[in-house]
Amino acid sequence: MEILEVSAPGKIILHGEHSVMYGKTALAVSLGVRSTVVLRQQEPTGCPVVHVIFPNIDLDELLPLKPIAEIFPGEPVRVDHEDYINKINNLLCRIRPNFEELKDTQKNSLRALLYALIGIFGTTNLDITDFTIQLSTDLTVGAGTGSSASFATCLCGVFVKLVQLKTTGEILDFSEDEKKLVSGWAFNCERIMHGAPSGIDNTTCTFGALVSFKKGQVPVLRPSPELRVLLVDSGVTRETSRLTAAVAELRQCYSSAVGHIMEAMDNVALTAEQLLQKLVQPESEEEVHAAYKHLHELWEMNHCLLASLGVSHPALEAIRAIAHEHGLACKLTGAGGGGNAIVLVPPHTQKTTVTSLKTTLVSRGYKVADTIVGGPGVIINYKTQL
Ligand SMILES: Nc1ncnc2c1ncn2[C@@H]1O[C@H](COP(=O)(O)OP(=O)(O)OP(=O)(O)O)[C@@H](O)[C@H]1O
Ligand SMILES: C[C@@](O)(CCO)CC(=O)[O-]
Repeated sequence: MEILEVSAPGKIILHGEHSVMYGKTALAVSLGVRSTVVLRQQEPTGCPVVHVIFPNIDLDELLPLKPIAEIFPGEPVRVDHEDYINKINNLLCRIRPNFEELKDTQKNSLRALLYALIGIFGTTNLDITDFTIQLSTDLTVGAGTGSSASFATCLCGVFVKLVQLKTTGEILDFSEDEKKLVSGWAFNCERIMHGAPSGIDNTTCTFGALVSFKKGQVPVLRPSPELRVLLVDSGVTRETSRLTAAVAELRQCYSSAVGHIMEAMDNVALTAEQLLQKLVQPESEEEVHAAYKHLHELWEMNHCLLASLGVSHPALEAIRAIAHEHGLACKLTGAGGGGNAIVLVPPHTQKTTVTSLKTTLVSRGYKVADTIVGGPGVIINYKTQL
């Protein structure tokens, strides 16, 4: 019996959330906080099942594999997303009693699982046997740190490796081509969770480090400087799809004003990209100080531009006020409306300042993670044969 374990990071968007949906540049980095999927092949039975364990969303399900395998294409095919989703929905309604009564979160995660399984494994002509799939994450679900993309990247990654194992008998590290495949399928899964994502989240969770991203273009993968960021969870849950819809509506009403705001965001992202590249191999201490001073200003500017689109939240503003009392820059990250804020901690910041900031935030009920961003994307943690 084989066990495969694959992990993928969450992400934070440094600049360009929302404007990226309209063709502007966005910058994202991978987080040190990751999701992990464990796939255990079980002894084959006459009536094979997949045991789905997604504890973060309270889901523990046994699904029969035969009806799922019946809609496997059996060969590589071009996917018609809507048609595919309809097939998966019909299938889930047939094989999972009261499927429609599950929470949206749970329904979407099951849809994404089948999408990845059918699209990646089901396009080979390999036999499917009993297995358990368990996904856990240290990310807060629905908080702007890419839990959905990290989840989807793990699922797609583990199915790509299952195919490799079954066809070659061995498991190698993810190649660049495999990562492209994983990111492409994870994007499709993201479409289930978000509707019309830009693609920045799945790209960052798959490739890691610093990603400069423009919709419809090949992402530019850059080394990331060692940025220290406090990730502050406002505790306010929200759904990315609702926030992107609200911004789209605002843009329809005020196309010129919103267009200018998006243009300004593009400029902020491009300027920050140059500064971050300088920080990868700085020439002097002065250069580091100057770059952080500018980054501080750009974070503030970017937050206020996002707030003007209506995607801030009183809790995010309260977190920002506390960060400002400590002289540090703070912006929302991801779709906003709650979720996480990010505080930039330059290397010259006094230890006592950071300690005081963290203590104050925690005393007001916010969760704080002190992180260094820019780690690896999707990786195999291990593979064993029992
Ligand atoms: N560990 C997990 N197990 C199962 N499903 C998950 C898990 N993490 C995320 N999901 C799925 O992703 C959805 C969360 O997506 P949402 O976009 O609202 O949050 P996010 O990805 O954290 O935010 P953002 O896209 O702004 O970074 C959940 O509703 C669920 O369907
Ligand atoms: C709000 C948004 O720009 C970022 C979500 O992490 C949506 C997207 O890019 O898909």
